[in-house]
Amino acid sequence: MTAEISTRQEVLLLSDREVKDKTSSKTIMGVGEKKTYTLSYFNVRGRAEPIRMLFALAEVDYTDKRISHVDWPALKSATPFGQLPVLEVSGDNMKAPLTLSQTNSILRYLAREFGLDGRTSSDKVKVDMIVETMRDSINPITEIFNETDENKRNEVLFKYSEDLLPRFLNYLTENLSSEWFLDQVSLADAVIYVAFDNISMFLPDFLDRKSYWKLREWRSRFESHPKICEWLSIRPTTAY
Ligand SMILES: N[C@@H](CCC(=O)N[C@@H](CS)C(=O)NCC(=O)O)C(=O)O
Repeated sequence: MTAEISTRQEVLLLSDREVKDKTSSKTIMGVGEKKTYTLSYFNVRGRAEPIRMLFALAEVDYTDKRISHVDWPALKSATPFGQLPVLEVSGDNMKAPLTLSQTNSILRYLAREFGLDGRTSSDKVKVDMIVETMRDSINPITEIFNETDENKRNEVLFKYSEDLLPRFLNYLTENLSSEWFLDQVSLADAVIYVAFDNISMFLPDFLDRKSYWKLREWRSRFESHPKICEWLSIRPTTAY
């Protein structure tokens, strides 16, 4: 399928579509093309959950493939970096199917495809900041999760709750727009929601602090978003 587009800016925004002639006729391939998405991850929320939330927000169908730990060793070498999540994308008009690895790359790709990455350049970089801060905040959580020595575990948890976490939550409190993180729902909201889920797992009362009332309101609003509300009601119940 082809389509005529009018400005250079639009060409740049139309991600992943084959541009035939960027300078003159600006005919692009693949507009309106139906893509097929398969997301592979373990049967937990983990790193895949913000990706699943993007599909929910965009109301785009995908296969939510859940790999068992028993099957994983046989599948590992077929993935780009021996890790999950992996997103496979194919479509009639794509030159070749894509096999994508790295959570944040997948998140950014889908957010761009679905128009959930912010409207302006300033909004896009704010979304990026949230995505990167989330990565930093997941690392200590993973460490806490895997640490068997209780003293070491408490040490990491204490440092996390006294330093990185308050900074992150204060930044959010100061930067939330009236309804969402930006003036429209975006990848940032999905990522923040999953971060709060993780925080609540280890520090169940942390967000109850008086100064975080704005964040609690935001969380309830996000949970009430019709597409998120539906996803939360149908998603498989898993340990984390
Ligand atoms: N930087 C990667 C890390 C991915 C990662 O650590 N995946 C874990 C699951 S959360 C995994 O695949 N573990 C199994 C293995 O390494 O064999 C990303 O963000 O996607």
